[in-house]
Amino acid sequence: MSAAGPFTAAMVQLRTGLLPQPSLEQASALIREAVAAGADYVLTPEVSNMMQPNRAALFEQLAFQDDDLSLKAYRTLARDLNIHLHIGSLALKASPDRAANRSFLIDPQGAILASYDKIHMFDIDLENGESYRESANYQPGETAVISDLPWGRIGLTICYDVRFPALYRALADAGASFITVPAAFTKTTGEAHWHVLLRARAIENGCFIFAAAQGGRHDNGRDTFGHSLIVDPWGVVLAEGGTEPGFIITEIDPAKVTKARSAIPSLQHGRRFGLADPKTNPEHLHLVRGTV
Ligand SMILES: O=C(O)CNC(=O)[C@H](CS)NC(=O)CCC(=O)C(=O)O
Repeated sequence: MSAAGPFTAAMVQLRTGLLPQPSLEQASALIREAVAAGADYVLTPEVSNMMQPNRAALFEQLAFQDDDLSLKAYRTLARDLNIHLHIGSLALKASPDRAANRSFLIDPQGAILASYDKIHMFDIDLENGESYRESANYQPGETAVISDLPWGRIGLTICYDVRFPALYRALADAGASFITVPAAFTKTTGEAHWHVLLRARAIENGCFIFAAAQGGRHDNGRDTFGHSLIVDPWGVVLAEGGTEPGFIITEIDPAKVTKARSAIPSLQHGRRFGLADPKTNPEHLHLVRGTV
């Protein structure tokens, strides 16, 4: 897709609680504020609807995609505000005993342009005793997803995915100018790795990185890192949040993608080493085209 733009992107930062309804109210108010400030495209964090570690309580609240009230409300909101609204992810029911961590890109008519299920599950044990088993409740996705915005192609990822650079290279090779990383990074790993990982994905692929974050002490007792970021294709941080709920906003010039990739053609040079070309591995890249 040829470069177009510029446009204005906003990252909404949240401190999501245990229940969907208050989360929806908090997020909707911030989305409206971001649009009042000029946003054409708004991204919210991972699990914008609830952060509930207790399995029984989680499944009590989970809905299937077709019945989910948050998704319905966000589709209406996108239409009311006439924006591209990207809900970083919602916890949804995928089957009677499994959840999905699913991202939704919604167009200004309220239609779902693309959805993506988080591929990499955060099953880790930190030295300080923090331990996470995302795969205990969630089933991982199996396909990478891209879609087309009026301003260029976008690739969808979620949180822990950021540690798997091959996914980002596949999305960039498939033409993504923007890659989204909605997150609920832990405070511990965020302090150590967040900026470096996001800037590296932007630099090595010559693309914008949009990262809307959860931040602060949540009702579930967890501390998330915050620091929502917008990084340009040269690795420059254009906007950064703190730890409080709010939003960051900046103008995005898609021409910067071409400039960065002309200066340092690492996408072209990478092919010399036989990196997987997604066009020859269609099973790994599900191409979702928008209506624009
Ligand atoms: O479980 C929930 O309530 C919401 N989901 C999350 O918080 C997810 C899975 S536990 N968090 C991450 O992927 C953090 C990754 C991270 O922090 C890193 O890669 O260092």
